[in-house]
Amino acid sequence: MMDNLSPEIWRLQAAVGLILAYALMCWRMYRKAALAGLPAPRPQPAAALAAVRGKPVWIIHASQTGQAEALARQAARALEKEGVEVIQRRIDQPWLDEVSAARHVLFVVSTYGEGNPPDHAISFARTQLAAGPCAALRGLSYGVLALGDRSYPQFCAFGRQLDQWLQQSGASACFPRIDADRLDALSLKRWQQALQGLGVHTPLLTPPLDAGYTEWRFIRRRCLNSGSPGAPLFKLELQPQAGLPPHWQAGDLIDLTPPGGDGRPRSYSIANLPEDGHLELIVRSVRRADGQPGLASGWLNETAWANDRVSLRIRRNPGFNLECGVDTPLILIGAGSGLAGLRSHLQARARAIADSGQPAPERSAWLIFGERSERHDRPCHSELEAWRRSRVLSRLDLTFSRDDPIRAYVQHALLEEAQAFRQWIAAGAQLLICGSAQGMAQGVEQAMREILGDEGLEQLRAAGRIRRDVY
Ligand SMILES: Cc1cc2nc3c(=O)[nH]c(=O)nc-3n(C[C@H](O)[C@H](O)[C@H](O)COP(=O)(O)O)c2cc1C
Repeated sequence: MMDNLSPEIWRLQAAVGLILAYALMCWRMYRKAALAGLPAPRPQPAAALAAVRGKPVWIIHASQTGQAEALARQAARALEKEGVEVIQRRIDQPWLDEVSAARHVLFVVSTYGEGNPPDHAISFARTQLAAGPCAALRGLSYGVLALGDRSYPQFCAFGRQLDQWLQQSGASACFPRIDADRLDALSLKRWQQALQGLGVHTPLLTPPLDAGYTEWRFIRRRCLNSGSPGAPLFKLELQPQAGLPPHWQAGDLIDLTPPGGDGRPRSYSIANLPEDGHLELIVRSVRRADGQPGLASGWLNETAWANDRVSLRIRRNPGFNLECGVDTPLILIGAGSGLAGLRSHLQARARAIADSGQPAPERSAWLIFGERSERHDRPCHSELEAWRRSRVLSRLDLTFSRDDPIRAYVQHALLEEAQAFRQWIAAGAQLLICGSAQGMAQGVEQAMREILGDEGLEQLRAAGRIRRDVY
């Protein structure tokens, strides 16, 4: 019978059979997905699908305390869920040479210090942004989510600078830059809408913030510098209202909303480790221009009574955490309340040495710490001396800025000890810097540049060997 069919009818039958077989295969795939509880694949025009597959979306972040990084990661997961290929990079990792193949490039960047980029992005800003327009970016489609805080004069400065550079380089924005003020809800909604425009259909449910606020209570305070010519410095103790303290690691921060305030949280470096069973802060009293005590420091250092409640949350601070073991020497530099962030690292080092069962290495930790007067400003003096005796601290250099005849800051001690500093760096030391951004951190940066040279300093920074918590 088949032999009697004309060749045209035979071809037609074969084609219909093929179409039916393809339809059956598609139906089976659809059923399999439905039975597995997966959403059925949305029909996509073949050309669009090929474009999406062939051209990934790039997401590049610059983050000091992890919020921009968390938002970038969240956006990447959301796009990947929709089948979009995503490439994620930190802004200081190589990306400029490859990015021309991107469909869109999204930047999530924060601003730190006084309108500066996050620490790991400083070299990028110095080399790339400062060099002017970049030909590799011409014709690129990009979007910027800038994180910042309007209470700083240079609101979202790094995000703005980056946006301008991208425009000058001939890239075009696929949505207007979003400037988020302390992750305000409206900006996050606009970010969500921008991602929808790129194909994200499911809402970004969980805000990528660290643990939410919980109730704590004030336990006690102790003045660390009675008689000082400077403002009082207090060590404070807080405990969760219920249960044990949550986990945190050396270098982390808290956000604290003082009772009766404007609802704006203030950040402080945590001065100890959770194994203590409570949380400690080292806080300097600040006075506003009208002579009134600062809201948060006033409450902590003057007003709070034992058992008063306060709402706080613990915040990761990747720019000031460490991953290294006891074999890596630490150089810790700070002044005043900056002792808080350094102390948590010294506690961690002391514990790590005790756990190793070995004596402290020859170069364990070197603390260079500055205060005002030797007589009155010796915060945590006996603890530091005990660490020196047990060799957790291999070196302790204290400088005092109000004592005659030698009035010195930490940067002066650093320059004086330039030779030893070079040796420690050559031995692989990791640097930790905590305290005021303007006075202390700038001076230290300049001294390090003098000792190591521009290139040496940039190399250290690029290797992630300079961690800072400066304010
Ligand atoms: C010490 C310090 C300095 C800051 N300086 C600025 C600033 O100059 N301009 C600004 O808009 N935001 C500033 N911020 C706010 C941060 O940009 C904002 O908290 C952001 O959400 C942090 O994102 P990240 O965790 O990704 O670094 C500063 C925050 C801190 C803790």
